[in-house]
Amino acid sequence: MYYNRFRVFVICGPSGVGKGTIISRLMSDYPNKFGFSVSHTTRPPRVGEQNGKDYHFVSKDFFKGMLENNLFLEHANVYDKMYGTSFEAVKNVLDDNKCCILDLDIQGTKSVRKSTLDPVCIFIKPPTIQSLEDRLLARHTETIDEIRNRMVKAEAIITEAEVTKDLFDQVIINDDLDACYSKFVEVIKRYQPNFL
Ligand SMILES: Nc1ncnc2c1ncn2[C@@H]1O[C@H](COP(=O)(O)OP(=O)(O)OP(=O)(O)O)[C@@H](O)[C@H]1O
Repeated sequence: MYYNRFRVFVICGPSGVGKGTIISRLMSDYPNKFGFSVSHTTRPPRVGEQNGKDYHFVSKDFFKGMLENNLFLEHANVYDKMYGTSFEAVKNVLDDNKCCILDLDIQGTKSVRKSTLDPVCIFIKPPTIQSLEDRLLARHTETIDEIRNRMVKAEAIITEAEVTKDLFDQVIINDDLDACYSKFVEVIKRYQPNFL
């Protein structure tokens, strides 16, 4: 749909695995190279999150209106809250001559894989399920019940990623953050040569 020489990179993985941390670091190391497609969500902002920068925080009715008008490239209902990537959000990044980073769940990754965007899909895996729980507990952004719910989903996501291997161009284990980040940058260099 949008043809230019900049690629779309999808980062997928269970909640708490470090996707946001990796993206923030990438944006900070290469400020003018990447654009983070700003998703719409009906979940409330976390402390420090900015509307229009981290997410477009919208009401359920507004989100439904966008759905009815087919404005989403992909959308999902996660923990009872709606999330979606609009076509416009991706187009804005590519039109700005930047690679586009999308932080998506498995369903979203499948939708984008089926699209004409020809994405590079990267799965971030925790070294162990326990480490994932420890990270979420240390982040202090969810209740214990929410964390339990995320742990159940995490196991399902990791299994699904293993059985749908072709969905991902690369799987990276986030054990040591620096090592994981370096591998992530290497993958970008491989798929977008002479870029970084
Ligand atoms: N390799 C690592 N070792 C230890 N802690 C880590 C590592 N990578 C990230 N973290 C920490 O784990 C927590 C979760 O990371 P982050 O918020 O980036 O996860 P996420 O995948 O974006 O989660 P969500 O999908 O829920 O937004 C953060 O507090 C982060 O600092």
